Amino acid sequence: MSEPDPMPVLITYATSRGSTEEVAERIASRLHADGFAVDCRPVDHVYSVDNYKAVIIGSAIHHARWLLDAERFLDVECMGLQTKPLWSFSLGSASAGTPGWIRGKVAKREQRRVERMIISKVPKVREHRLFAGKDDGRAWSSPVRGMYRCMGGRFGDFRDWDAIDKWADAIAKEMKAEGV
Ligand SMILES: Cc1cc2nc3c(=O)[nH]c(=O)nc-3n(C[C@H](O)[C@H](O)[C@H](O)COP(=O)(O)O)c2cc1C
Repeated sequence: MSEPDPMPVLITYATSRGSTEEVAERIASRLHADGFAVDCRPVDHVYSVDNYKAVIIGSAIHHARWLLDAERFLDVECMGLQTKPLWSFSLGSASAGTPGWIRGKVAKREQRRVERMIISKVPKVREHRLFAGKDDGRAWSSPVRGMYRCMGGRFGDFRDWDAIDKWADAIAKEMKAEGV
């Protein structure tokens, strides 16, 4: 008789333009290569966290907040999430694309705000990591783009895949050490 599948790790995400999904998939493939069963899907395709042994959730940041679907997921699943190892991440371009003279301040404020929101819903979350995202500027009108550039702002793909891989590897190491 074959062994039952081990409980997978859930990697779930909210995205509007796909870059957070690509990061979630990268984390999932990294964990899979490390021997974990994984399930990677958008937050609105997760029916319950009960069948997962650990959860990693990520969201794009829009207007200094997580996307609504991701916040709603934390609200709905907060009881289940309290009983599992939970890591969280955000993708935002402020930390890389915002004009240099305000970049650090804006990114720090945004990170604190998102962390406060997550902790208020799931106090036992282990970590929140802010990664630089991807913003090609297409969501903004041409005058807004021009003004942003004049102020020193940049558009582009700022994702640091090395940092993302390292974070996934650290989570895998932590889970192995704890026998998750
Ligand atoms: C309408 C809009 C608002 C945004 N607001 C922010 C923001 O407040 N802070 C930030 O760091 N990035 C912001 N961004 C950048 C995105 O969060 C970032 O590019 C992210 O990688 C997008 O993820 P997605 O491709 O999964 O939707 C915004 C992007 C858009 C299109």
